[in-house]
Amino acid sequence: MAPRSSPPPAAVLPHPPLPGAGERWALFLDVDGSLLDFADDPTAVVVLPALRRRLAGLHGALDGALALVSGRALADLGRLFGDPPWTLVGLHGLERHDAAGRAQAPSIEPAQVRRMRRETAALAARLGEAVRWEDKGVAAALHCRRAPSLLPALRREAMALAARLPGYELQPGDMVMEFKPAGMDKGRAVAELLAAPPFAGRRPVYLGDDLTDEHAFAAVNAARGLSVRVGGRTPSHALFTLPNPAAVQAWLSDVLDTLMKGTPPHAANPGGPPQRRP
Ligand SMILES: O=P(O)(O)OC[C@H]1O[C@H](O[C@H]2O[C@H](CO)[C@@H](O)[C@H](O)[C@H]2O)[C@H](O)[C@@H](O)[C@@H]1O
Repeated sequence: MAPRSSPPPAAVLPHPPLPGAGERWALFLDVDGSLLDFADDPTAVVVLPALRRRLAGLHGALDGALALVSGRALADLGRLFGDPPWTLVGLHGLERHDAAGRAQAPSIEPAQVRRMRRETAALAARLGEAVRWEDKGVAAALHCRRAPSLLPALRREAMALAARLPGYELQPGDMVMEFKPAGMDKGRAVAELLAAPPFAGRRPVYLGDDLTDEHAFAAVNAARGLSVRVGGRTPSHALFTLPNPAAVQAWLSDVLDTLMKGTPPHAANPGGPPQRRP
């Protein structure tokens, strides 16, 4: 699904700032292409222990105001990140598991799901074995990273199929066309999270690399937050940029250091539970 408004023309974007003194951030992080480097297969991505430790540190330093906001299914996110205590948003906003353990799932007719699964799997088979069908339960993704030349055909066929599937909409992404239940996007998910603890009253900061993240950039800009595009995709609503996941990790490390400067040494425990700063 395309973002609701057109992004401004391409511009040279600055590096994002670090938190100012006394500034309270709510941090929202996209996963693939932002926190993690791409791999040919969705199951082949690697989450290094250093990244898990850094996220745990940020979760503590931000008093719990950390969320991963992904197109992956929630179960997949839990597997990759080891069932973390922070908020997880899956399927582009349709699935949610918050810090208090509350879960949210999409409601869609089982018959519509069965039809979507059957027809998307058949489309993948028709396009050849280089196209990978990713099973995401009520959603499905057709990937062509192993054969990028198939993208135009995949896009054309996926658009035609989506027009025939009730209850579903198409979410284009990086070498992928996804079918997801209609009516939700990452921008709405972020806006809803910002209305309640631990995110409410904080300045939203969102990092993402793909078309699906544009909804969240627009929502965060409307809330006077920081929108950070990872990579060079244009046009974009983002106001800042970082070149790649390695730069994201370095910047997150600086954010954590900056937040911890106000923390007494006994509370500087990156793997520990959330600690309130004085
Ligand atoms: O919102 P995200 O966290 O960025 O998730 C978007 C999709 O990411 C995954 O696909 C992408 O990463 C794969 C692994 O690197 C890569 O093979 C694929 O080409 C990319 O599109 C994931 O598999 C999807 O389910 C997510 O929706």
